[in-house]
Amino acid sequence: MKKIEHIGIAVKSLQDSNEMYTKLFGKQPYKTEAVASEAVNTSFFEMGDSKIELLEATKEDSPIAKFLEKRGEGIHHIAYAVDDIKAEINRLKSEGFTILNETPKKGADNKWVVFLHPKTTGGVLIELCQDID
Ligand SMILES: CC[C@H](C(=O)O)C(=O)SCCNC(=O)CCNC(=O)[C@H](O)C(C)(C)COP(=O)(O)OP(=O)(O)OC[C@H]1O[C@@H](n2cnc3c(N)ncnc32)[C@H](O)[C@@H]1OP(=O)(O)O
Ligand SMILES: [Co+2]
Repeated sequence: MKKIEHIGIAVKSLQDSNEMYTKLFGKQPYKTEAVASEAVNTSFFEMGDSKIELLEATKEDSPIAKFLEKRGEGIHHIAYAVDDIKAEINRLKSEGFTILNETPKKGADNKWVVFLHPKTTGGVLIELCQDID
């Protein structure tokens, strides 16, 4: 794992949270993007060589909706950048981690992504991201 690619934060309203984080950071998000497969709308703020990703649910069965219902707004996941996501899947499986989607799926910001079950990572939802060439 090369670096923290982004920190994902679950929010109720992307518009309200974009406004708050724009005040907090003193800059606008560089993009907003819907990811229908995850039933989320996202926005991204650059933070050094990492990013803050805000996530709003677009459906009741979105993972973000379930998280908000259970825990309210807050840090949802940490994403790490990897060079070879398939090699990382195999390595992490051999280390005993549970991969939630063994086939990488298309995430936001032009990435292939996989997630590790928080039960096997000390209670922190982990996402791995590889740039889509
Ligand atoms: C891909 C687009 C974008 C990107 O960056 O490109 C994204 O990041 S999309 C982000 C949203 N998508 C996901 O999170 C996909 C992976 N997540 C899942 O598959 C589920 O949310 C899962 C399996 C983590 C939890 O599923 P669910 O909520 O249905 O089950 P439970 O509520 O029973 O949770 C099981 C267990 O895990 C704990 N939990 C749930 N969410 C989190 C979390 N975000 N961080 C830490 N722990 C979490 C939950 O509390 C349960 O533990 P327990 O001790 O039994 O309470
Ligand atoms: Co993410």
